[in-house]
Formats: sequence, structure tokens, C-alpha cells
Amino acid sequence: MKEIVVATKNAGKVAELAAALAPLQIAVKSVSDYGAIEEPEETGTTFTDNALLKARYYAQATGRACLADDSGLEADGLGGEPGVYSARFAGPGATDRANNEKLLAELNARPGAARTARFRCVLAFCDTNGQVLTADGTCEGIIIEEGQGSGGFGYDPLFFMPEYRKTLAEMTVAEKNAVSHRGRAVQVMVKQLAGYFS
Ligand SMILES: O=c1nc[nH]c2c1ncn2[C@H]1C[C@H](O)[C@@H](COP(=O)(O)OP(=O)(O)OP(=O)(O)O)O1
Ligand SMILES: [Mg+2]
Repeated sequence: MKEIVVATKNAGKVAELAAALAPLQIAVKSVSDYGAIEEPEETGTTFTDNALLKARYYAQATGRACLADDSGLEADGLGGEPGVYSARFAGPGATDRANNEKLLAELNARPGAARTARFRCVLAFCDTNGQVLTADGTCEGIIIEEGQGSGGFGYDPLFFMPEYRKTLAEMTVAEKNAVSHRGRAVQVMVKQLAGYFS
């Protein structure tokens, strides 16, 4: 049976990835459909390392072909931080709100620091034979002083895209997928998966 498991514990990622995978016309499952699987420790130092680590871990745990996502924010005013540590910026298990507050506090502590930033996403697919596919994407924006919008997740309310005059949190899933790091990566991945499943 042609199916893929979106291997992430982040509901926002599941929604965005599932929407973008729909044209493949294969069954799209989520790891939560396979019982209580513990999250792996993200020990990699690059997005690619962590995406591959998660794809392999969940493929092993579910016995299904899995698509994992590792992503994060690089703030130029912070020398590229928080990067791969974006989810843990305000500490282990930090909430989005705490991470957003820390991002603003760190930037505000550096008057004159650049407010430009980018999101990066690496997607890794791994099947039960260990065959691997990867794709990546980026998205450029500006960190604003105060959150705007209630959509999306993570740092979306603070990530403003001047071309669209909106933060990512003010976009629908379809709008965000058309311009985001994840949307760009998944478009590339969908082409590869179309070949894989044909
Ligand atoms: O589109 C995005 N919009 C806003 N924030 C985002 C986005 N994409 C990544 N981010 C932030 C959220 C989190 O702080 C970190 C990802 O961490 P990352 O480990 O890849 O994901 P996660 O732990 O939420 O779920 P999981 O590892 O189960 O896929 O970067
Ligand atoms: Mg994670």
C-alpha cells in the first residue's frame, strides 16, 4: 500500500506537510496513528543530521516509510542563533511563547543589531529498506518587535515577510506553504516522492 507517515510531534508541521503531500494521492498518516512513540533525542549539529536521525528513528519505530522535518530560525543579529537549537532556545521543553520572548529579549539587548532572519527546513524521507531522500528550503524575513497573527506555530507571529506585508502567522496554511522554508522543501520532496511511488 502506498502510504507515508509524517514523522513529527509538531501538529503545525503535520498540517502543513499533509496539505502539501495531498497531490501525491497516497495515504498520509501521522506518528500518533502508531501508538505512543517516545521522541528521539535530537543530537545532531545540523538540520540534515537531525532530519535523517528522526526519519530513521520513526521508520524503525513504525515499520513504515517516514518523512521527518528538522527546521529552525537563524537570526542575523544573533550570529545565526538559535538555529538547530530553535525548539530548545529558552530551555529543554520550552514553549513557543517562551522561545519568542527570549528571541525578542536577546535582540532587544543588542540595539542596532540586524533584525533580518531566515527559516531553514530539511526534510528527510526514509523507507523500511533504509532508502533515503532529502530536500531543503529557506525563507527570508524580519523579526518584528511584537507578535502579529494567530496562525501557524513557533516563531511565526514574529516573522514578517515584507513582500507579503504579513507575518507567517497571518497566512493560511496554503499561503504559508507557497512561501515558507517548509513549503519550498516539500515541493522538492513531492517531486522525488512522485518518482519513488510510481
Ligand atoms: O514554520 C515555522 N514557523 C515557526 N517556527 C518554526 C517553523 N519551523 C520551525 N520553527 C521553529 C519551531 C521550533 O522552535 C523549531 C523546530 O524544531 P524541530 O525540532 O525541528 O521541531 P519540533 O521539535 O517542533 O517537532 P519534531 O522535532 O517532532 O518534528 O523551529
Ligand atoms: Mg524537535
